[in-house]
Order: sequence, then C-alpha cells, then structure tokens
Amino acid sequence: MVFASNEGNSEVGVQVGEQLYLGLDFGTSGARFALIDKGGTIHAQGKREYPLYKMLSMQYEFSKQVAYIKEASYRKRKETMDWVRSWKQTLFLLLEDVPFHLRQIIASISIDGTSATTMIIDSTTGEPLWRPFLYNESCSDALPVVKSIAPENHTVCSGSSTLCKLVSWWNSVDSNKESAALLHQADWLLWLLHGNLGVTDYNNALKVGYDPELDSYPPWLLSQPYSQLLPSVKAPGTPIGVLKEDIRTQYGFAKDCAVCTGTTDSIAAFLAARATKPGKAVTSLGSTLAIKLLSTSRVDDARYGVYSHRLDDKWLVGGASNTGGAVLRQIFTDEQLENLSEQINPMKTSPLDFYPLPTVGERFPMADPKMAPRLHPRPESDVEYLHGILESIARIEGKAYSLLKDLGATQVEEVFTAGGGAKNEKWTKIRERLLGLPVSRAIQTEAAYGAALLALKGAQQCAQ
Ligand SMILES: Nc1ncnc2c1ncn2[C@@H]1O[C@H](COP(=O)(O)OP(=O)(O)O)[C@@H](O)[C@H]1O
Ligand SMILES: O=C(CO)[C@H](O)[C@H](O)COP(=O)(O)O
Repeated sequence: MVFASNEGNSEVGVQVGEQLYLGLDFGTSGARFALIDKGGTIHAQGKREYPLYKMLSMQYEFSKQVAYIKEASYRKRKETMDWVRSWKQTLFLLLEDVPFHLRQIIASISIDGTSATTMIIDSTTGEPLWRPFLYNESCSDALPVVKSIAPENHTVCSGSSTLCKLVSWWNSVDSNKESAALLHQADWLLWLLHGNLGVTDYNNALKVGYDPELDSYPPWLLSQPYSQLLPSVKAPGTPIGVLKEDIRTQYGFAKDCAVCTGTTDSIAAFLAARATKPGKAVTSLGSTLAIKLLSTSRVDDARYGVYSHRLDDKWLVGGASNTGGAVLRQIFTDEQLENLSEQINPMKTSPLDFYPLPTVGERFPMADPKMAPRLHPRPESDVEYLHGILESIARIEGKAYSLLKDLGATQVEEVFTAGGGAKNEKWTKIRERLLGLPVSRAIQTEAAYGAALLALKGAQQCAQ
C-alpha cells in the first residue's frame, strides 16, 4: 500500500463546513483512490495492488460439432485468479486507507473500472454466477451471432465487447438464465456500496450496445432474449443512492454520503486531465494504451477497434490497444525502466521495429485477435531494446491518431499523457518527435482523480 495524505499540510486544510469527494479507480494492475475538494485540491490519495486469490475454475470445453451444447463435453479444473474476491477486498482496504478524520465530510463517492470487464450476477443477491470476463478477453465464439444482429462494424462487433461476452455466456449455460443480470466491474463495486442492483453508466454500457446518442438500448438489442439481463443506464456521476448503513457506520462516513455512477478507466483518466477543447487528446499509458480524442464528430468502426464515448455534448473518439505498460512489465521492473530510460537519447530514431504485445491479440488501431507480439531481434544493449520498444509503442500511438483523423474525427492538436508511463520524460519526447505535436504529462494523471470529479458532479446534482 502506498499512502499519501495531506494531513498537517496547512495549505490544504479543510475549511469549516467544507465537503470532500472520493474517487476510486480499479485499473488493470491495481486500484487507487483520490480525495478532493470542490476546487479540485487533493486531500488524500493512495493505492493498493490487487491481492492474489486463487480459485479452481470450471473450464468448459465444447464439442466442436455442436455450436450450443447443452452439457459441457468435459470439464477441466484449473487454478485461476479469484478477481471478485480480490476486487471486493481491495475496495474495503481502500476505504480503510482514507484518513479517518476526513471520512465524515465525504459527500459522495464514484468508481471507474476497466471497460468491458463483464460480470454475470444473480439479480436478487448480486452474487456472481460466473467468473468475470476481463476487459481484454476475447469471446470470438459469439462474434458471428453478434455480427448477425448488430449494424455493420458496430462497436459490439469485436470479440472483446461486453455483448460478445454476454452472448458467449448465454449460449454456454442452461441454468440460472432467468435470475441472471449483467453488470460491469465498476457497477458491481458501486453496488457493494449502495445496494441498488442493476444500474450502470453510458460509458460502461457502450460495449454491450447502448447508444449514448439515442440514450437507450437499440431495438436490435432489446429484441434479443438476453436483453432482460441489461442494467438501466444513467449518465456518469449520477447519484444512485447513499452508502449502505452497515458500511457507513463501520467506516465512519457521513449519513448522506451519496454513491454515484462511474465510468471506465480511460474516460476517468481523460476527465482527470481536464481537457475541454475539441482536438485535445489523452493517451493513457497504463498497462494498455488507451486513446481518447475530444471530437465534435462521432466515429465508430469495429474494423479498427474505434468507438466513440459520449462526453456531455461532444464525443471521446478512440480505442484501446493491448500494447503498453503490461509488455514493459514482462521485461523490465519499474526501477529498470527508470534507469534505462535515463540513458536513452529521445532525439535519436531507433532502427528497431517491434509490435509490443503482452500476448496474442490486438484491439486497436487494428482489431486482430490473432496478432502475434513482435519483440525480436533483441539487441545486446537493454537501453537500445527499451528504446526500440518505447519508440514502437509511440509509432502505434501515431498510427492510432492518424486513423482517427482519416475516419473523420476532429484533428488532434495536443496530447496529454495519463497512467504510469506519463512519468517517463524520455518517452514523452520520443512520442512528441513521432507525433509532431505538443505532448505533456497531464496535470492530474490518475484516473482516480477523474472518478473523484464524477463524485463532485453527483454531489452537485444532490444539492440542486
Ligand atoms: N518509468 C516508466 N516508464 C514507462 N512505463 C512505466 C514506468 N513506470 C511504470 N510504467 C508502466 O506503467 C504501468 C502501470 O501504469 P498504471 O497507470 O498504474 O496501469 P494500470 O492502471 O493500467 O494498471 C506498468 O505497466 C508499467 O510498466
Ligand atoms: O484497456 C483497458 C483497460 O485499461 C480498457 O479497455 C480501456 O478502458 C479502454 O476502454 P474504454 O475506451 O471503453 O475506456
């Protein structure tokens, strides 16, 4: 646990009667919180790695001859991560990390999670009926069915979409369908706090097929038998209820502490950067590379993994590549990254041409579940190797922004960086050289800060 509080730091004292707003970010490799006041000053922040809980999972294999077999042909039991237990534990550890004396004046809470991380739960108890489908998992078995019902190149026409995960589950089980419901990771964590099942936000709902322009699920989706599992959709930062009484008393939060709808991690990172003009963009260099460009025009094209999230009256056009920090972490420790980066000349072009992926499969700017990582030949020098990887990831970023322009989005004119990679100044310079644009570290680089801004938005709605 890394914990920072501004306790004792006089200039961030809390004024009498002042209230604070808590944002929680459940990212790929860990979770964080940020506690802010209405002016955006941070009063406390912290992070937790996910505890590693293992569980035996039923690995269903299907007969290749029968598309929708009623019974699994055989089952393998293998050890797998118990994400549900890990996320739940992390949520309450983060609440414990919030300074006790500040909890009483927290007016609202919001949470962001990884996009398309899909949970099938019991609609009465909220308990999971199945293991979660993670954000980058591809359920391509469902793709033909999804493509047969959705408009051509719709956002859901990707194996990693929430809808493909829902259809894959629906076609692989025979029981529990009538009592099942779908939630996203952030929705389920928020439910643990407020207790009202079946609510999501229009950012998380995008990849199950929600249309943020119509502000509804489209008819082609509502006519499907599994549409009964879909949650109701509200704008991000909408108050859903207040903190459950048992949690409130156990942790010492205020009686009317509101719990508000959340968003996805890369949208929260965009909100944190507070980029408000079309043409401004945020690249989240976390475990993945997620791009969000503020555009006056909407662009959706699943052939390239491009989709548009709604942000009030504009569009956040972009996508998420599987390249990014996860590949770096497979090869280097954070300390090695720091030391090796120091020795890189960012003005020198690396001759190495890689496509860094942590495993097979890419989502954006090419949607290719079979794309293999390319990280060889590895040079003798680790400095040159890291330089080649950073430059190759920057080239992918450049291709992504060019693609968005070619597809009709507002031309990018400035890029802010969020996520763990934002601290790497040499990487920033490499990216600036390749993008030919101003690239800088966002003032606030943590998605948790964006989630806290959503909590602030929700509290202001409560006050109206
Ligand atoms: N100095 C650095 N240069 C480049 N990448 C870094 C550096 N330090 C950490 N990272 C990368 O940042 C990533 C973690 O960023 P973070 O935003 O916490 O990820 P996430 O929220 O997606 O789990 C790691 O994958 C790590 O490789
Ligand atoms: O890569 C990811 C996890 O970090 C998510 O896919 C990322 O959140 C992108 O999804 P969205 O654009 O819907 O936020």
